[in-house]
Amino acid sequence: MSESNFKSLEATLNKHIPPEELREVKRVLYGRPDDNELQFSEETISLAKDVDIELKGYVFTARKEDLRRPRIVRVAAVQNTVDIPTTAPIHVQRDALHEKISNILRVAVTAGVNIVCLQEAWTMPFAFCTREKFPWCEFAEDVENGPTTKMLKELAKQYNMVIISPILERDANHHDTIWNTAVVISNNGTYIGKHRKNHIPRVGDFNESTYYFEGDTGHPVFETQFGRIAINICYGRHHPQNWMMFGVNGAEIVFNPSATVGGLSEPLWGIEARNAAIANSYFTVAINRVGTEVFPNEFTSGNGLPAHKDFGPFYGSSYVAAPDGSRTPGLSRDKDGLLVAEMDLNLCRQIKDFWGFQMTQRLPLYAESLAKAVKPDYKPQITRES
Ligand SMILES: NC(=O)NCCC(=O)O
Repeated sequence: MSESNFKSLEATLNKHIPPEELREVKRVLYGRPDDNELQFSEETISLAKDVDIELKGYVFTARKEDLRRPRIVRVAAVQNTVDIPTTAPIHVQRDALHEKISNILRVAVTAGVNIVCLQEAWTMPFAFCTREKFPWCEFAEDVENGPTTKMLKELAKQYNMVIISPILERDANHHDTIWNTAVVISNNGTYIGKHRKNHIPRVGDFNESTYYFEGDTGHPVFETQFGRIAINICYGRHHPQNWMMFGVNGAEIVFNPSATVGGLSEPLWGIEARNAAIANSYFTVAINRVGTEVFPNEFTSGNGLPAHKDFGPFYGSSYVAAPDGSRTPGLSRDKDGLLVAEMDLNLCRQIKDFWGFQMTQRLPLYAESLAKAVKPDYKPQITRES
C-alpha cells in the first residue's frame, strides 16, 4: 500500500478486520469499544463540510459519584495544513492561517468546545528544518499583545472558549530573544500565561536549537474555568519527567501540540502521550500537523543524502487519551481536522484511587537518586560479578 492510500490506522483496521472481531481488536488496541462517538448538530456538520475538515468526536465517561458532581468538559484539537506557499510575504502567510483557524474555531464553538489547542507554531510553516534565519524569524511575535494573541483574545471571549495558541515568541523585554511558546488565553478573552518548550530537538531535520533555547518557564499548570491544563510542547513528549512534572503540579489535561514527520516518529506517536495519560492519571491531547511544506532553498539532513526542499509529510493522527489508558481513534494522516472529546474530569481522581500510581510513585526516592546521579563524581549503581 502506498503512503498516500494509508489514510489512518483505524480506516485500515475497519476495512480489513471482520466486524465480529473488530470490537475486540478495538477494545485491546484502544482500551474501549468503538461505540462512544459524540453526536454533532446538523449545523456543526454542515459548517465542518463548508470549511472542508474532518470532524470527529468521542465521549469519555466516569463513575457517578455521591459527593462530587460530574465535571464534564469538551476539549478539542485542531490539525491543519499550511496552504499558502512559503515564498509568500510573511503577513500573507500568517493572515491566511489566521483565517483558516478562525473558520475552524467557528465549527468548534457550535460543537460546544470549552478548551481548544492548536498545533505547534501554528502561525507559520515549520521552517526550522532550513536553518535559515530569514525570513522565518519574522514570524515571532509578542505573546500578550502580538497580532495572533489579539485576534484569539477576541474569539476566546466571543466563543467563551479557552484557546491554547502555540506560536513563535519574540521577547522584546529580553533582548528580542525567540522562544517556542504556548500562549493560554482565557474564555473571558484575557491572557492567562505562557509556557516555553522545555526540550528542544536535535534530531533529523528538526534544527530548532538554531533559533531558540530550552524553555525557562518550568511546568506551569493553568487553572481555567473548565479545568487545570498544561502544555507539553512536541519533543517534550519523549521525556517522561516533563509529563510527570505537569502531573505533580496538578494538571488534569495536558496538551501536546506537535510537528513531526512519519519517517521519524510515527511508531512512537500512539504510545507516548497515551502512556503519559496512564502514568500521570490525567487526559492527554496529542496534536500533529498535516501536509508537506516546501521551502524555497534546498537544505540537507546531515545524513549524506541529497539536499531537498521539504522534509516529508506531517502525519496528523491527532488523538486524545484518558487516565484509564483508553484513547480515541486518530484523525486522518493527511486532512485538516477537528477532534472533539467530551470528558468527565472526575475520572482523573477515580483512576488515582484505583491504580494508586501517585501514591506508589516514590518521588522522594527518585529525588534523592537523581540528586546523586547528576553530580560529576557519580558512579552508576552497577553490581558486577566478581
Ligand atoms: N517539533 C518538534 O519538536 N519535533 C521533533 C520531532 C519529534 O519529536 O517527533
